[in-house]
Amino acid sequence: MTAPIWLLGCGHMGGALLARWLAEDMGPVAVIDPNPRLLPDGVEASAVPPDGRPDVLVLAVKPQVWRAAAAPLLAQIGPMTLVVSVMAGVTTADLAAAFPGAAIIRAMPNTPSAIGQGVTALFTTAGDLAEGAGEALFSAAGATVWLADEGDFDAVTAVSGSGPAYVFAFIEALAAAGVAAGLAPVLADRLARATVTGAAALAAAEAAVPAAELRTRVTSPGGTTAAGLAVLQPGLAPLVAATVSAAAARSRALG
Ligand SMILES: NC(=O)c1ccc[n+]([C@@H]2O[C@H](COP(=O)([O-])OP(=O)(O)OC[C@H]3O[C@@H](n4cnc5c(N)ncnc54)[C@H](O)[C@@H]3O)[C@@H](O)[C@H]2O)c1
Ligand code: PRO
Repeated sequence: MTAPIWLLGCGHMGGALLARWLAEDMGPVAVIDPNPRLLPDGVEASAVPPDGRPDVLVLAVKPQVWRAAAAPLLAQIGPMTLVVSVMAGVTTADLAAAFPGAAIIRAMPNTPSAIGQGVTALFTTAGDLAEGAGEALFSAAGATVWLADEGDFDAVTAVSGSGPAYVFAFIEALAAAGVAAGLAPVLADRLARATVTGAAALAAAEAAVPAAELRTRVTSPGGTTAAGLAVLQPGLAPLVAATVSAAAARSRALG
């Protein structure tokens, strides 16, 4: 008997989601990937699709290769299959054209999903049953947000899909600055990681408090933080705006 969920592409994103589905006993999952990058322990992958038909097909290959990757299993996908894409830029119209009659969900998760701390934006016009299935799949990996407008995906991808990379880049920069200020690299890395994770946890715990207020609570008038922010803040907002704009433009181009 075929597994109810097929995962096409088990790399950084597909592997993160698979880890959560296994942890939440949502399997069995058939993994289709000739060269899986992130296969959880005890799971096997196949280069070719299994026999039969899945209830759910999750597309987690790169947007540039999805049509070729999906070609071998197109005949096995029909109106009873829910097709879920996590691919940047690929629209539900593209997916509906490739999988005629199937229910389609478009989703944009992020890699903290691997530890159940992701956030996934979702969109479907396929109705309540599809929404329920999408909610179950992605709430296993963290928070979910349903979009009313598919057009929001480019900006969502640029903010929360790519966003973890911006935060990791900030950790790298903070640690490098610590080394430049005289700290040993191991100490600077430890301080930078713990500061970002601690600040993020505080922002989550104090969800009702604006981020600007949390910032003010660190900033003594005439103190060290004020001196640092006077350098950081004027450039930060335009830099982040340009960053998100470039990522959103790339999402549109991938589509
Ligand atoms: N990495 C992220 O943070 C992230 C976040 C949200 C969405 N996404 C989306 O997830 C998708 C995958 O991204 P990723 O970062 O996991 O990439 P990845 O390179 O880590 O994984 C892609 C996987 O696809 C496999 N693959 C390639 N050709 C295949 C084929 N013909 N058949 C089956 N599998 C094949 C590769 O072997 C690899 O394991 C992309 O569409 C991306 O837009 C990624
Ligand atoms: N990673 C994918 C990319 O960089 C999509 C969001 C995060 O294209």
